[in-house]
Amino acid sequence: MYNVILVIILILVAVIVLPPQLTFIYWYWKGVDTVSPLSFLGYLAKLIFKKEPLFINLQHFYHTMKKNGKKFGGYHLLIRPVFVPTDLDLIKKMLISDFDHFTDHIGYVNAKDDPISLNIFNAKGANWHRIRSTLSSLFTSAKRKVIFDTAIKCGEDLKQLVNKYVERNESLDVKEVNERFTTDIFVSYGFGIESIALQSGTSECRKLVADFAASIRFMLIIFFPELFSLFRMTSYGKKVTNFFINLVEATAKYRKENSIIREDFIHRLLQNSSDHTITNSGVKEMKNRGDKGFSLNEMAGQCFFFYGAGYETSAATISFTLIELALNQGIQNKVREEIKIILEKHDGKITYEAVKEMEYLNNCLYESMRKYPPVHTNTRLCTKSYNIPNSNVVIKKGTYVFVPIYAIHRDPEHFPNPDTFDPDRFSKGRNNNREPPAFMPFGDGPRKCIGYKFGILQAKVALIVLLKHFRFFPHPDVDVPLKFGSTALLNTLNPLKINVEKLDE
Ligand code: HEM
Repeated sequence: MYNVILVIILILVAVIVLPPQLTFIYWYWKGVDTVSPLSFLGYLAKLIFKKEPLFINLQHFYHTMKKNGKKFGGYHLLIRPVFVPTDLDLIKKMLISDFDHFTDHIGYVNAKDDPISLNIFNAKGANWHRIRSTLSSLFTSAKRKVIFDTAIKCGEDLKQLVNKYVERNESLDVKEVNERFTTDIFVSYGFGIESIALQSGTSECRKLVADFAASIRFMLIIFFPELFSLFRMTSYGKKVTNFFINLVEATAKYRKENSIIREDFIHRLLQNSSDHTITNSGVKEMKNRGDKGFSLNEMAGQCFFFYGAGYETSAATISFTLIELALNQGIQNKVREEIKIILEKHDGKITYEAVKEMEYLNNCLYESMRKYPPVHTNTRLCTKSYNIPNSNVVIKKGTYVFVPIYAIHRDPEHFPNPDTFDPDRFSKGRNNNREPPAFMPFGDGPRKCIGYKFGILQAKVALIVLLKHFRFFPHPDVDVPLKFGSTALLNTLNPLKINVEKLDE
């Protein structure tokens, strides 16, 4: 019996107490400031018992480093050392001018056991470049107009749905409603499928991806990809994998058999696939393009990732903006007034040009992404050893890098009174003074979010439709300030409820 207790104690010591000591020593020898192993243990206790999200701990770490006058620090994830830059010039260098040292995201690729891991986010080096350059044409201004038309159509369904809540005298779960909206847009623009998430509340696509995103698996893949390699696990689960493979296969077959040409996301993939091509008369099989084109698994991987990356981030942005507008009625009135005046100039229609003119709406959206960046932590992998400028520190190839977006966005040095929602921070005169940019909700450099204009566009359409027809009020159940959970994307612990009232037309 005593032996068993002794073994348990030794295992606990090995798992809990030792890792922080090892990373502490690692950073100490490198001459990089870190925090004491005790703080890391304290953090572990908070993570487990108080459920403090990782990005909040990273925020404490960021301020500790800055208080000590450091431009970077050595953080850790259990036994893994993580380099955290805190200085904006250094971050800019790492993401932009010295990008060739940090070309990859942290991510796991296993073509054999995990087909949809072959997606753009996980892709490395030259392979990433091939995928990125093939798919960037999906977001040209001509394509954005198609996305805009789709968003307008879905905006009508969004209005109908919110109307139903008003008629039933029910409060809205804004995140849920907005995720249905962004799902319908992507599924329609991306896959050419009439999605009815807004009308019916169900979408297999959203359910599968949402279940995955909320799972512990999602965090594990990002932070410990080796575990998946070692045990040859499918990071995304069989259901998600099969869903996206079937989606691509069935769409290609249907379009081939019915000579359908529809210039959407799947079209672009098929156009560049290893065994298909598209002519004026439709999709054709083609046997000899070989490795240059996308395989079926790669196409499924892109569908999965683009949908996953786009629907939740954009819905979160719309939702956090609405919550702040509900809490700040003066700002809500001001943005609604702007929408009214500009739409009147455009015959009451929500046109692409009208949306571009709405400066204050833009500022509200930016301020919401500043205060609540949906991607709270950006990651990079050091792909070529890097000598930190003006120092003797060299970070080794293979080191993880975390860019603490949330901490930077809430840093009073860059954004005075950071907890105040103040859209005027982004008004032209004031915004121009901030160099280098501290605002980076979409990351930066060659690997910056490929869909950011799409994300902004759909968020603006949703906000215009909603603010034109409804007024929003805070719901008593919503925590103010908001409380966040330990999820890979910024998410509140409790549902984001909001009260709504219909405006006279
Ligand atoms: C408000 C909405 C959005 C936010 C805040 C957001 C944020 C981000 C961030 C922070 C990154 C990492 C960038 C970096 O590493 O520097 C990223 C990457 C990415 N995002 Fe977005 N995103 C949004 C919307 C979208 C949409 C609508 C799509 C597609 C339809 C999309 C597709 C992607 C893809 C494919 C990547 C990986 C790019 C690569 O590795 O080359 N995102 N996003």
